[in-house]
Amino acid sequence: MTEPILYARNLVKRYGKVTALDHCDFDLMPGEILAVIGDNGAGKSSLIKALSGAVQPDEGEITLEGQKVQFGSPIDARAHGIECVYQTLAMSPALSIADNMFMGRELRKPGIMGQWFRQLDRPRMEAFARAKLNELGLMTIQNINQAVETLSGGQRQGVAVARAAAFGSKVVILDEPTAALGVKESRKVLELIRDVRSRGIPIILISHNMPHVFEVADRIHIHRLGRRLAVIRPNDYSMSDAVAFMTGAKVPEEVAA
Ligand SMILES: Nc1ncnc2c1ncn2[C@@H]1O[C@H](COP(=O)(O)OP(=O)(O)OP(=O)(O)O)[C@@H](O)[C@H]1O
Repeated sequence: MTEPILYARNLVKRYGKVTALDHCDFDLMPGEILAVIGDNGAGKSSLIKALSGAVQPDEGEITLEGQKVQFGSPIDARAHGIECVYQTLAMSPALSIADNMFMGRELRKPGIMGQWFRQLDRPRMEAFARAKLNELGLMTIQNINQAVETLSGGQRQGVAVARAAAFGSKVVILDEPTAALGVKESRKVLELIRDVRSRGIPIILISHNMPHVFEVADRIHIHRLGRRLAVIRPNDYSMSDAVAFMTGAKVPEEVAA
């Protein structure tokens, strides 16, 4: 049996009297696109934050590739290979694509200029950024020195995903990547998601967009009232079934049994 790459059991997160995660389980298998769906306030963000180090759960355990982990911060989770691309992208609009790709991990010039004078190795950063965007078929972006604010929404999302895929990530988490995008741009981002999977990197996709979820997900984690209700395969159920499960109007057979 294949082991999950990212695994959590019994996660609990309380905010005062609100229990955002109520003994929640989670499994991400190698190389899969796992969608996470759930009603507003179901606790999806809390789950993703716990898995990516943005909040520390009060109870429960998380393992990455079979090793128990406790992330103190998103930087810590990132150092372990978990990259999270948030809906509100953590990008600096005025900086170039290359600068944005390297934010926080800039390459310095070799020797004394880099080590002591902190000078950036721009040619190396630009070549790397170009190569990564190229790999992901994002070379409609002409100029790597273009400011991110001049890119379209889809292109920005592309840069963020390329950044996540470029740094040896083990897991990429995408929070509502198509929410702010038009039809054409969403299409590109969905292609990109498949592309990242084809590189063997598993993806967690949080989305309210059922057609997008059903189009790309291998499995769908349905989150309800702070915990995992069920995991379904898109071929086994319709979109309206999924929505009914999410809202509690219906119960999946495997849960009812
Ligand atoms: N920082 C916080 N302080 C207090 N309560 C919080 C905090 N973060 C989340 N909650 C509460 O925890 C519950 C779960 O919220 P969460 O954001 O995880 O849900 P969600 O499924 O992501 O919702 P949405 O789809 O609306 O973004 C909600 O009742 C929310 O009000």
